[in-house]
Parts: sequence; structure tokens; C-alpha cells
Amino acid sequence: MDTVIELDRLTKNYGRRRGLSGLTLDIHRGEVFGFLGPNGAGKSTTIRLLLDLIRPTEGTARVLGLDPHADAVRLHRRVGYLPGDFVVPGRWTAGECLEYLTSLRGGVSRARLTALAGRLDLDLGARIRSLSKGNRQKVGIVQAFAHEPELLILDEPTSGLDPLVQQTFLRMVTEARAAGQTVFMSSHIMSEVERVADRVGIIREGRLVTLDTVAALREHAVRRVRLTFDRPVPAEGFAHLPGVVDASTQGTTLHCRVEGSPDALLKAAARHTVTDLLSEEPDLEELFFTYYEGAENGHEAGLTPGR
Ligand SMILES: Nc1ncnc2c1ncn2[C@@H]1O[C@H](COP(=O)(O)OP(=O)(O)OP(=O)(O)O)[C@@H](O)[C@H]1O
Repeated sequence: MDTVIELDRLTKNYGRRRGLSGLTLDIHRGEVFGFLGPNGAGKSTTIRLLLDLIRPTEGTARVLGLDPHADAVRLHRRVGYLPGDFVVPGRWTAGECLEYLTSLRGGVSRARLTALAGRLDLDLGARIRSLSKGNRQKVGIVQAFAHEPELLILDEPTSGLDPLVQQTFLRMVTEARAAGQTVFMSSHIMSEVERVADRVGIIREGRLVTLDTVAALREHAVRRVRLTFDRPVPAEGFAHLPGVVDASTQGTTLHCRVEGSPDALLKAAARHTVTDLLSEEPDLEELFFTYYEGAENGHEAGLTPGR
């Protein structure tokens, strides 16, 4: 498998403050990788290290087979980067700004810029200083995507975007993957990442706490299930089944949560007459919060090996 980003025990300390601790991670060509974590977890630190905007205290990073420090110019030409704090001069129009930024990477056609701006509903004639935060973010997105880079590194790309534009952005990410581009995007919102990402890494306090495919995370996530029977059933018959948590009954209805396979629950339910069944989508957000809570309770969540 072709590795586009290769991190080996990458570490960054800011004086005595820890930014990132021993991150080892491979990102494969053509995947969308969602890098999730709460505020201050180390997402931006990682991204800045990838592009040599800051230097590691220890460990190494290789991006597109290049050393981010020694090959910075070559690397930046091949990457589309959206910084978390995208800032451009306020007196420029969005169009002038985009022409300048894309010219640094060899330039793109005006038609390409117009098409991307149109998709995101961005007025290229508007001065940057007159734009809202969300509209400025669109400028950042256009400049990252414009030259169809083989690798997109996007730091909190949906920050400030309204829900409709968020949808458009997520479609752009899916299209980029279909075109063979690799996307590394950070976020603190699981629901948006799970819709586009192949794999997700969750980082907390500078450490990677889980790394897995979205499909596998979904398999292990908790889903709420409601089963209705033709007559009341005892909750005890379900409470101790593998994967079943918080089983309770209300009249003829059983409510519970299921972690992983619902097989044991279904087999137990089949001993009765089932009149209705509701199984909600597994809630990855809930899974994400267990890692957040892990931080608050001061214990480590288990690291699932990547695949
Ligand atoms: N220049 C700096 N000097 C000192 N400490 C820093 C610096 N940059 C980041 N840090 C610290 O490093 C840790 C990781 O910060 P980082 O910005 O990488 O987190 P993040 O996951 O991107 O958070 P957010 O979602 O808030 O942007 C934080 O504790 C932060 O305070």
C-alpha cells in the first residue's frame, strides 16, 4: 500500500508544555482520514509539523515521500493546505486573493476558481474585510482545492460554514477521494467526519487514543434498540446477554443499548412474539464522548490497532 504520510513517534513540546506525544501513524494514498479531538488535543500541532511550519522535538514525519523540512518547497507545491487560522489581507477581493495564492503553486484557470467559488456560493468580487468568517473560510477551501493537489491537509475545514455549505464541502471531499486524492482533515465533530472518512484517529492530550476504520468503529459503537412484544416480558431475560446494556421494560416494550453485534438480543427476543422493532443508527458521537470523558476521569482509553 502506498503511504502518503508516515509519522514515527512524532513529538512536539512547547517548552514544558506538551503539544504532541509520540504519534506514529500511516496515511494511505486515496483515503480520507479524519483526525478528531477536543480543543487543545494536538491536531493543529500535528498538521503544522507535517508542513514544517514548526519543528518536532523528537520523531520524524515523511509526507509524499519527502522530508517536510529539507524538501519544503517541493512538498508545498504538491499539497493543498487549509490552516486552522486562515488569514489573508482584508483589502484584497476574494478573487485577487485566490489568484495570488494559486499562482504560488503554478496557477489555475479563472474558470476553475469561478466554478469552485460558485459551488460554495462565494462572491469573488467581495473584499476580504467585508466577508463573514464563513465566507473567508470558503476562500481558504477554494485555495486548498484549486490546483487538485494529490494531498489535501485541512485543519478544521468546516469551521464557520453553514450546514448547506458544509454538505457541499463534504461532497467535494468525497469527489477528491474518487479522483485519487488523499485527504487528511481535522475536526472536533464526529458526525461530519464519519460521513466522509475511511479511517478516524482520535487524539487527546497529545496522544492517539484510537485509530480505526469508520466501519469498525460503527460495528463497536452503541446502538439504541426498542423491541415491542405481544405481551409483557421480563427485563431480566435480556439484561445479561452479551453486548446488551441498560435493559429495561415498560409494559410490552423493551428498551436497551447494544454494543457490537445484536445477535444475542435477537435470538432471545425470538423466543417471544415480536410486534415491532426499532434499531437506531450506531451513535459514533457517543463513542467519541467516551474518549473525551476518559480525559476528564483521568484514565486512558484503549488504543485499537489501525487496519
Ligand atoms: N505556540 C504554542 N506555544 C505554547 N503552547 C502551544 C502552542 N501551540 C499549541 N500549544 C499547546 O499545545 C496543545 C495542543 O494544541 P493544538 O493547537 O495542536 O490543539 P488542537 O487539537 O488543534 O486544538 P483546537 O481544536 O483548539 O485547535 C495545547 O495544549 C496548546 O495550548
